[in-house]
Amino acid sequence: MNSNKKSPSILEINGLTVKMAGFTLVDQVTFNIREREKFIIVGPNGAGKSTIIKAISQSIPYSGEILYKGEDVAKMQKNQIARNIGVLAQHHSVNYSFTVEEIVELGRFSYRKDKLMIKEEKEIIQEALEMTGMIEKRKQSVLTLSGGEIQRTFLAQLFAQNPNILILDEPTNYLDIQYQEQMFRVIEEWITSKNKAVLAVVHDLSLASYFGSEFLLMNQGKAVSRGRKEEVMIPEQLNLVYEMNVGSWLHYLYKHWEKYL
Ligand SMILES: Nc1ncnc2c1ncn2[C@@H]1O[C@H](COP(=O)(O)OP(=O)(O)OP(=O)(O)O)[C@@H](O)[C@H]1O
Repeated sequence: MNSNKKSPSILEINGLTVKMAGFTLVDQVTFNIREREKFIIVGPNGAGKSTIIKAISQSIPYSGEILYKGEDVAKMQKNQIARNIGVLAQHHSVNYSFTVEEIVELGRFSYRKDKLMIKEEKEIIQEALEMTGMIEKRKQSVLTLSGGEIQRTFLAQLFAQNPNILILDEPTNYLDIQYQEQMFRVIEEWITSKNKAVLAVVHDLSLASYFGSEFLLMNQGKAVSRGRKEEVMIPEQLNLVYEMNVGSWLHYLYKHWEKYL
């Protein structure tokens, strides 16, 4: 099912199940993400997408296996997890008057005892701020940022953290169209140049199919289909899950632009 069978596996999820308050939020979900893959999870509200991310980041109890390069994530040290798996949450709590730069510096926390890394610290933070277009706002308090700027600040923190797999829950939340395009381009360059991978939950089906290399379609806690664009991002699969004619709605939305292309 994976395009790149020779690439080593980065993240392997086997039979992931999450139960809470008597409900099964995620039911026996299995998938595998390899180096350089852009693995996208799509599905309607409440399908269990964010719950999968919460389980990967070890913030909720689960059963089944989550393996990072063959190692059980549940048994890894927090520092080790932070250096390898970086998570961009759907919402960010910004209650303290940190500057943008200070928030980005927190991404380096797991490297604080590593002298070699400390030497390069400033360059890494500078690069992360540049990649996300936040360099000019580096001294500004996060309490004064717009929604999109907050999103870009936390994305910069993730780049500074430099994990091997980026886990992004709705990364284009709050981003204007220019930054949506730029963000996917930056992530694409970053994963291909460094043999990394990304797992992203994306609601916009056009953005998802443009960006993704592998897909997982979720509904009511279950994996409905998994595979390449031609297998998952097709009307036969999507219409059933979203209970509407997805293709004709998207075509209707974009029709306005046809005359300008
Ligand atoms: N602690 C809980 N107790 C009971 N139900 C919960 C709990 N936490 C989450 N849920 C339910 O689990 C389901 C899956 O939630 P989840 O946030 O994973 O959905 P999602 O696919 O990310 O949705 P969205 O697209 O709206 O972000 C939802 O119906 C939610 O109401």
